[in-house]
Amino acid sequence: HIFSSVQRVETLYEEEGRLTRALMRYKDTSVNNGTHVGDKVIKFVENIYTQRSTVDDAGLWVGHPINALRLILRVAEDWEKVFEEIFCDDCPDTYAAKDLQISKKIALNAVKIWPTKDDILGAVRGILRLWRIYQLDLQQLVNGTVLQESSNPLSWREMLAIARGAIDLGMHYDGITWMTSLLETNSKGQLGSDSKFEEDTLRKILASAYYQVGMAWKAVEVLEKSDASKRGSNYEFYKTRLAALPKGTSREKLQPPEYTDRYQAPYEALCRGPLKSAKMQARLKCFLTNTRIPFYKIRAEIVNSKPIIIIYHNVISNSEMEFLRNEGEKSLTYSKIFAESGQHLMANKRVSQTAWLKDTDHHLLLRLNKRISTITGLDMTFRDHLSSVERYQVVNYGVGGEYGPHNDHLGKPLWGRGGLPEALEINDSGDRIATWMFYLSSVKAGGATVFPLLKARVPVTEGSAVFWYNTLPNGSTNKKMMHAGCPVLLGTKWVANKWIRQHGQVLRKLCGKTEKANFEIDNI
Ligand SMILES: O=C(O)CCC(=O)C(=O)O
Ligand SMILES: [Fe+2]
Repeated sequence: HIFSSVQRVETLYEEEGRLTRALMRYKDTSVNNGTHVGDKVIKFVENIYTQRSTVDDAGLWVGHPINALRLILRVAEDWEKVFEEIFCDDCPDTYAAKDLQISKKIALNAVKIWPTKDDILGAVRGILRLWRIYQLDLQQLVNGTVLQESSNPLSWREMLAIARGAIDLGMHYDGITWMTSLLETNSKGQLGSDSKFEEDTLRKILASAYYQVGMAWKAVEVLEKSDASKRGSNYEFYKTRLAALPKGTSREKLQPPEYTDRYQAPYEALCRGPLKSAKMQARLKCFLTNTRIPFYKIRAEIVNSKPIIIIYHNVISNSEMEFLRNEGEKSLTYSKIFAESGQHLMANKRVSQTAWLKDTDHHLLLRLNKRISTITGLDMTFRDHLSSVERYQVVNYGVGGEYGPHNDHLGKPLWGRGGLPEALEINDSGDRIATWMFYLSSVKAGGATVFPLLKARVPVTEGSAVFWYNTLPNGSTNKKMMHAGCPVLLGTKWVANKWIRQHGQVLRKLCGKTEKANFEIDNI
């Protein structure tokens, strides 16, 4: 799915450019030849052409979540209609039509899977997530503004896609709020004149959503704003249900959904900003750390002292990052997570695409391993069996993409097989003793890596890496290391994970002296 990687959305944007140029040629030659072209097609292509010509950086443009949704909607719905009209059975098989047909094939090849309704819903879910977690102002969003970054205001259709999408996704609170806002904006006449007549339809959708959350009185109230003849067949039904409610039933206001996961609220708060007290913050420090190479020092920043979480700055060059992004892009697929059942699953909790790069396939990766080893003191040898490390996992986040709270450890016994299907080389490598994660891009807003149980927060900084231990020195898992990747608000977030396994660290990291011992960073 395209929505799960902003990089894929950017590809879609570029391919839409190809289609736009082909459709322009089609329009021009058809007009010249006197072949019929529908007014809608002419209006559509001219409109897209003007809209696209105001964009000078495609990456920045798709990094704005409203633009991403706009593009996905346009391709999944509008372009489909254009194709249906031009490639109909008895349409003339002109050269220009064939040219467009070929452009479509090339575009499809580049984006792999054409966006569908699921992509629209995925982008809608992303925008609603951003709206909730970053407490964005609804009116600003409707105006196309996210923080300081503006885009064109939402069209009537785009707002409807969000409101209706929310209801389809079972997010009634969101759906009702957006639909109400849509009706208000509409009645103020802000969304263009051709939309007015649909109001009765909107009210029916809104009423149904209210009814579904048990607010029959609101359903009735909403429909009563329509003319009696346009209230639809459900109106009477809602009225009978309302009459059947026991007297004195309290008519509460619509409530936002409650969190089912107890870590969700602290996670979201930490995504919005730092939570450590000034006193705790003052104990953290920034310094130059030694490495295993004399005189090679790295700028390090402690974000949590016990257990240790540390940021290393400028540990990967631009060309190395570019290599990881490009090489990763070639094989990005929808991210999975390990489920309790021991299977890999796709999940709303992790909206991104990932690619695995094998260290021994590229010298550059081995060079990075050396660097990480030099800094952490851990063994980073990649082997075909009993490897000390996993392959590099390159990740690109989607529209409003996040990775909800989780732990990286696998709960595997030391040097033994767990129940999970894994790559051959790490089958017997034990648990993920530590995580090293490179930030391969900057984002304009959002996307921090946060540790809700420690109130630690790592902002996305291109060229930096974050490092922590997932286990205690005695080998047991450290649940406090629960962490998450916050939703990306503006921009494209790329990271590369390097999971370091227990095997291979025997001589480097001895067991703790006490049960309670924490790992410490060497050389501090
Ligand atoms: O992207 C992030 O900030 C965190 C990613 C992460 O925790 C993971 O991929 O395991
Ligand atoms: Fe993680």
